[in-house]
Amino acid sequence: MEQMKFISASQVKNVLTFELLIPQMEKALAKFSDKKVVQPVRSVIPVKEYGGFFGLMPSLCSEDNVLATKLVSFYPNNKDVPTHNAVIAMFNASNGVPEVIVDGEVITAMRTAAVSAVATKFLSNKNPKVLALLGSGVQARSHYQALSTLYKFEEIRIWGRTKTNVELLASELNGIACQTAEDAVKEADVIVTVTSSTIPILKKEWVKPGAHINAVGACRPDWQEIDPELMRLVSLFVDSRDAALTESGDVILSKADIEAEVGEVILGKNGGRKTATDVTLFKSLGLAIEDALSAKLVCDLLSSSYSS
Ligand SMILES: NC(=O)C1=CN([C@@H]2O[C@H](COP(=O)(O)OP(=O)(O)OC[C@H]3O[C@@H](n4cnc5c(N)ncnc54)[C@H](O)[C@@H]3O)[C@@H](O)[C@H]2O)C=CC1
Ligand SMILES: O=C(O)C1=NCCCC1
Repeated sequence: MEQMKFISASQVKNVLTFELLIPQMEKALAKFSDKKVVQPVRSVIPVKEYGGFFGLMPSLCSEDNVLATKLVSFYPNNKDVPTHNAVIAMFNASNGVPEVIVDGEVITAMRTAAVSAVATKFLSNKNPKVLALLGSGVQARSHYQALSTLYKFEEIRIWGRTKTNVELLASELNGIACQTAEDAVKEADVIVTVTSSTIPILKKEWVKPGAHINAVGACRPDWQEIDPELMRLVSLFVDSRDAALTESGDVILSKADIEAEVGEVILGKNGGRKTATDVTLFKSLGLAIEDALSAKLVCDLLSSSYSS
């Protein structure tokens, strides 16, 4: 084997933009729902001693000649190192030879937010003005950046568990630090839940008619971020039906009906939002093909920057 190429987090950061990534994630979601992707539901090993999880996320998309797997760890209790760490191993789809390993930390942060931006584009009412972020970590920042690529928000309202983190993020984003989650979401057109909470943090009574919610945390079958009554009220969209019914405590425990995969909306197989007053909710779990196509985009951008 030749010496394996490695693409670092800073190389990813240097070339990847939301302008490029959002359309790529729209394609990834559509290909997934159009059955152009071979991808099992993620395998996850709990690392009980440390409250961590280790996930294996393989995918094949023959029409893009992409064969890859993300290996991701999620240790919500980490303090001095990131809570999510990952690598994406890319193989040559025609002969199975491993070619490159791409750092997955920045890709995980950016592709998750880019996917929520796509869901928001297809499901929210036009011209949302108030954005609420519940959570003040990595995904809160990347979601602000991705959504601000598509929309000019007049107000950013932020709530989180740790007051100092909320205040720091509010000052970075020129947003409003809220004392309660209710305060953050009650006027919001778009709500993003990006916490490591295992119990509901967003209640039905607080959400205004017509709002769109991107529910990004709670990736375990016994974890929830969303009040089950709210889950049953919303028009519910997911990235993958199989994953939602296997991994999402919000979906499984509430027994809420899934309206469609977002990919089906992109493909025109489902009409998405029905009325301006419906509350729509996108339950995101993260798809391996999002990582594979993001890593391919990074490799293509880097090789074109070397050759120019
Ligand atoms: N759907 C997807 O594709 C992905 C989902 N995620 C999930 O998104 C969530 C946020 O991830 P990151 O921002 O990277 O993590 P992070 O560790 O940077 O931030 C986590 C945030 O949750 C808050 N938090 C933790 N426990 C809480 C509790 N009990 N109640 C309220 N807030 C609490 C923390 O204070 C912090 O603001 C996590 O649940 C993570 O697993 C992450 C990557 C991909
Ligand atoms: O898709 C991912 O990557 C993740 N999803 C849920 C939480 C861990 C990382």
